[in-house]
Amino acid sequence: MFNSDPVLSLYEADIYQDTKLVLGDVSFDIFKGEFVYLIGRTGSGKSSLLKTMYADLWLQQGRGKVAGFALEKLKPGDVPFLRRKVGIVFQDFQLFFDRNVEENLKFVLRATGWTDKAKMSNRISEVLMQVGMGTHQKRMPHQLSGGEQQRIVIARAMLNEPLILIADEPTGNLDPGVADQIMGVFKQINNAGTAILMATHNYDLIHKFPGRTLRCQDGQVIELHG
Ligand SMILES: Nc1ncnc2c1ncn2[C@@H]1O[C@H](COP(=O)(O)OP(=O)(O)OP(=O)(O)O)[C@@H](O)[C@H]1O
Repeated sequence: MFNSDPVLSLYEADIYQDTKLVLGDVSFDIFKGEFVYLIGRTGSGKSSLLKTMYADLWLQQGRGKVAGFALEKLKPGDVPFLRRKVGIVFQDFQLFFDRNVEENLKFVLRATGWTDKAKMSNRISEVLMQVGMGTHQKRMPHQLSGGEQQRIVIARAMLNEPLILIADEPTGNLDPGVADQIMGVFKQINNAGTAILMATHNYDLIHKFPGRTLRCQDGQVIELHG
């Protein structure tokens, strides 16, 4: 079915950290299948903006919609359901180090309501294949390189078939060559239809993999052209 509604939109939104206004009057849309970079200096508000999108910060002023959820009307009980439709990837890999890859992924499936063992097993195989880690199910996180761990984190974010992946500096802890490979994984996921919003300081990546770019600057979000 063709659906032209944005998967993520903000309209005249103010982004606060506590009582401090970080970004004011923010409006933009992201549509299905778009790849969007979010850039800006340290402290310019990138993480705060992303946190608002996955309801780690409440939207106090203006309107927002993410994967069909109206941010300004969101109740605490809605947050887990919003997060099922939004995959989140951070700079720090945040796997459980006391369990293997399969158990890490199964934990998320159980926590998001999956019960059928065969379906869980199939889905885990699918997402691991998607990130090129199909043979790594039984590995413990400490047996994986940083890049491999980040691939598992991306697989984990894909488990519930999110409409959009939100990534905050996902290559920040990786060597340049490995960062390129991780970008390749994001691009492949994006080509399959998942929108991506990625905060990054890595301008080399943007040059290598050009995309729509938003910049946090002087308390505003501006669209860069050309
Ligand atoms: N938990 C918090 N409480 C209060 N203020 C915060 C909090 N987190 C961030 N801030 C402030 O909000 C502003 C924006 O920070 P934010 O982390 O969103 O920037 P950023 O662009 O993501 O920076 P970086 O590139 O360093 O990650 C900064 O002035 C920061 O000091």
